[in-house]
Amino acid sequence: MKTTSGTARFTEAQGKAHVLTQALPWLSRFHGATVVVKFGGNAMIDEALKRAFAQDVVFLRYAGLRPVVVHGGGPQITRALETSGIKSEFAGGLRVTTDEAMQVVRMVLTGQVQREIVGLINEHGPFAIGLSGEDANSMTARQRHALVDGEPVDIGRVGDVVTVDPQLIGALLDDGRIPVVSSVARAEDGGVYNVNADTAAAALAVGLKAEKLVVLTDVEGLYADWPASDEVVSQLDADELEKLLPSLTSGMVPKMEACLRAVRGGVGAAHVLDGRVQHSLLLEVFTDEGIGTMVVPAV
Ligand SMILES: Nc1ncnc2c1ncn2[C@@H]1O[C@H](COP(=O)(O)OP(=O)(O)O)[C@@H](O)[C@H]1O
Ligand SMILES: CC(=O)N[C@@H](CCC(=O)OP(=O)(O)O)C(=O)O
Repeated sequence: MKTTSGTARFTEAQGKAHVLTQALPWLSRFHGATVVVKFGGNAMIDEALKRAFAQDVVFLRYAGLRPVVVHGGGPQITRALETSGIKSEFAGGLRVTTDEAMQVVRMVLTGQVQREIVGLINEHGPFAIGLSGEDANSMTARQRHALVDGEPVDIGRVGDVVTVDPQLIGALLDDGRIPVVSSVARAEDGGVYNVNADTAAAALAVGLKAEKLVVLTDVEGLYADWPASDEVVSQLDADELEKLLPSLTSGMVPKMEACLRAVRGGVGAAHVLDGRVQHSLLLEVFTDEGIGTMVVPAV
């Protein structure tokens, strides 16, 4: 026989009820809304976090939202390139991608990272379907240069998304599925391009008319004075972000450019959250406490 205090159980149950009722306005507000969630390679640091991420995405789906996952895999690509003895470097936050490196990028993103996320989500039911921009030409890209000290630099097979065809992903969402998209895009010349996953997520969020873009990474948000201080910018609008962009460095450049592109393209808000915190996605969508950095359209 097990016994507990009735009062203690009641208090604990009331706490849970409070959390659920706090979610009610957000459940109502986001019912039927498309939310693009970018899961960064640096946020995929351990099994528990990956499983918690999969749970959160499935939770969103059961709560009536239409989640689309766009995943990264930068550290995983770097490791695979090292194993293959292929030199790997970044310029302006983007990977310099030779034709040889492109084959590795595509294999790691679509063949490894995407498969793993699909598997974790599908432990909860037949939801996830993996694809890349190549599938049904969902994303086409054109070569882009990196900006280094204000000068454009040729970084090989790196693309920027020029068109998004929302038909395939829209049909999957209508069918109750969770698309898991790798950031490889169809090139207009028939080949493929390596697209930064933040860029791909923003382009898809705009193309799918998403309500929100949520970017999960390995920092708490945008630090105001990185690396000198860990004070996080909690909210800024598109005009403020545009002014700040030239001062940003490394991985934050494509990430904040993506947030700007999303809100300028009609997405209601873009968030950068700490993916190392379990369930940060649920906290952002369903609680009153804003976490991380939120970018909103200019007033
Ligand atoms: N102002 C800043 N605020 C926060 N992080 C910054 C800033 N500037 C540069 N960074 C770097 O950007 C990294 C996140 O980008 P990235 O490594 O590309 O992550 P992901 O794999 O999630 O896309 C952080 O770990 C940090 O090292
Ligand atoms: C052009 C470019 O830089 N592409 C990225 C694509 C993966 C990515 O963006 O992964 P994260 O989100 O984990 O950084 C790369 O090759 O690393």
